[in-house]
Amino acid sequence: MQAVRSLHSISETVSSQLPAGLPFHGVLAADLALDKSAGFASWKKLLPTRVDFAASMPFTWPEELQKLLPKGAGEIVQKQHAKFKRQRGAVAKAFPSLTRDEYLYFWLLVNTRTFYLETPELEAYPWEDRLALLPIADLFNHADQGCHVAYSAEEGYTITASRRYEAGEEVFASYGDHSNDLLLAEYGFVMAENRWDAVCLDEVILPRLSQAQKKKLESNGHGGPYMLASGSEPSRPLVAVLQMLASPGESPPSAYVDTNKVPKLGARAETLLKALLSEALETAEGVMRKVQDSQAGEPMQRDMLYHRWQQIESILSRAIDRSN
Ligand SMILES: C[S@@+](CC[C@H](N)C(=O)[O-])C[C@H]1O[C@@H](n2cnc3c(N)ncnc32)[C@H](O)[C@@H]1O
Repeated sequence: MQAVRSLHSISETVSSQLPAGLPFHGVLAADLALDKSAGFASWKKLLPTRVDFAASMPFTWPEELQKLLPKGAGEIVQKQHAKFKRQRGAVAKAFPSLTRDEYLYFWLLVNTRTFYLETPELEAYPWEDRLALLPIADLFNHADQGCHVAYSAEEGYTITASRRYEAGEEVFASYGDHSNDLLLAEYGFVMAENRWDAVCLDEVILPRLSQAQKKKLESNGHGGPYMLASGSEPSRPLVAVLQMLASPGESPPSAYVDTNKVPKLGARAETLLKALLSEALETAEGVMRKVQDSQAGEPMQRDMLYHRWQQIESILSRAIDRSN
């Protein structure tokens, strides 16, 4: 299978009118938006509609709902807005007749459907410019353990199954080891079961840290974000920050010393973790009430947002139960 749209194959008539240095995401979206060829028209029939994106992609939700996203998802969406604004500005100057909504549709297509392309020529470019669109291959939905997608110059893309599939069973690809916050912000869905799901505890941890403590944690590679993985023990950065907060006089926390295994939390840090989890749970429940009371956007958007908070509530509650 060969990539059909990449930096190698982009239309000269489009790219030559755009400023050098415009990220490829923006160029590819313009190329697609301006493509009126019959070949592309038949591919377009398989693509999601603008209405699909409006329902699912937080980027298109009203600001009031975006502000109620969990931190991990909200930060991604904010970055998307900044990126889109810059790229759309450059494209609008070159192609003033292309409306914002039209361009946005293709920009979101690129966001949700591209693969990485690793040709030797593209190695000189940053990762975000090594994108390719592959019709048909882009029909794979994601699973936390799905087929592995790889590229080589000799064979093009290969998609390798990690297990046996029965006839009629859906074959999934893995888009990466992504949490549901990332899947929601970048792809517009969350999974019911996701081994990579995690909750960010920054909002309850960062306000407790002094500047000096933040610096010290950063210099030891434990600067956060402080993620609590669904169903597993606290990660090394989380252990380090909890030990520092629980025993500020103790230096250095044991999480810094033995780098071979994640150290035990210790009694004081355990107690602190429990208090922080309860605080995070209270915050989550407060946001859920706000989502329920909100009239902003479409019911489907609010349902999706509420559902994501329910998952966070459940991860936090399970962690509290484990710590009891
Ligand atoms: C590369 S496309 C996959 C094909 C897509 N389902 C289609 O029919 O065009 C990525 C999009 O598919 C959807 N998707 C992928 N995996 C999913 C999953 N496990 N559950 C729900 N939607 C999924 C999301 O809308 C995502 O933005």
